[in-house]
Amino acid sequence: MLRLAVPNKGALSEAAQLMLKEAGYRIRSDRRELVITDPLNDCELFFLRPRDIAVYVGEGSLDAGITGRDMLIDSGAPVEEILPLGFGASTFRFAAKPGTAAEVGDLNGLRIATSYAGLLGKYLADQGVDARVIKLDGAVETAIRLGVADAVADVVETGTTLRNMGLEIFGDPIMHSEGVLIQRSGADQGGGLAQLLHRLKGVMVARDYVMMDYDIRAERIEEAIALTPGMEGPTVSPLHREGWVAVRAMVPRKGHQQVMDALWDIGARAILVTDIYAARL
Ligand SMILES: Nc1ncnc2c1ncn2[C@@H]1O[C@H](COP(=O)(O)OP(=O)(O)OP(=O)(O)O)[C@@H](O)[C@H]1O
Ligand SMILES: O=P(O)(O)OC[C@H]1O[C@H](OP(=O)(O)OP(=O)(O)O)[C@H](O)[C@@H]1O
Ligand SMILES: [Mg+2]
Repeated sequence: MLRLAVPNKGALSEAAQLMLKEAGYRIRSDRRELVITDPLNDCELFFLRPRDIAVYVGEGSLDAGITGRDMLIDSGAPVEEILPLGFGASTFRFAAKPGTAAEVGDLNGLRIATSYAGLLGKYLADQGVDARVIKLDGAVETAIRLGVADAVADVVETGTTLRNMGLEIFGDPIMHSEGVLIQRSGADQGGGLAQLLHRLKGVMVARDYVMMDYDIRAERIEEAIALTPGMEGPTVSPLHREGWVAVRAMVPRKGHQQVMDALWDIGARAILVTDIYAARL
């Protein structure tokens, strides 16, 4: 049986559950359920704090989990990222009152508040910066206003929280994060985990691609294929119309309108785009 950890709250929780649902797994119907079984998929889902997930997986108590890349690094647990999931994107950055610092080197001797002390500590050591790390649980931006810290290192998504506190980002991004699937470092991928991986990749394909169908004169097929090469080559079938063929190909969702324009310009007609409900490649 596959034992999987899922964030029970926070920025990654909804998106992680939606993705599992689209991959055909059972999800909980009540926020107070902490463990559910999914007999159809021979799987047990554990709803845990995202910060704790790398710890459980690193201890080997659970086979896999969904968490943030930043939390994985912060935990220092013996876990590895096996699949980036394309949601929950954020950057981890320094910020302070304007004029405090322009780059990471200016942090020598200053106090930096963060809830990611492990991640920050590693980064400062790598950069050879000697600063004092003040570990807080959350809302770290307030620490500057209250005189507890000179700078913060925190998750930034839109930057609204920082702006509201009159703080400015400085220095290079410490890291780019997103939701990731993790396993214990070097562990064997059993059948259940291999199936989960395969299905999650399918969900991402279904989200990132559309199916495009169109008709075109047979003599323009090479130009058309150059525009819609598909995954392993498009399907080309005869049309019940002399000199025409029907083409079906997967096309990246991003930019598909431009592809439709270009197809139209080379004479394609009846160009139809449909969502992909599920995929397994
Ligand atoms: N706008 C956002 N705010 C916070 N975290 C975000 C955001 N967008 C994505 N994330 C990601 O979500 C994860 C943080 O999740 P969460 O907010 O549940 O943690 P937390 O803030 O430590 O928990 P809590 O709010 O319960 O203290 C990180 O991996 C982070 O990169
Ligand atoms: O760039 P933004 O879009 O403003 O998002 C980033 C903010 O969101 C997170 O806080 P969260 O709501 O998780 O509260 P917390 O600090 O108590 O964890 C994070 O710690 C930042 O404060
Ligand atoms: Mg939070």
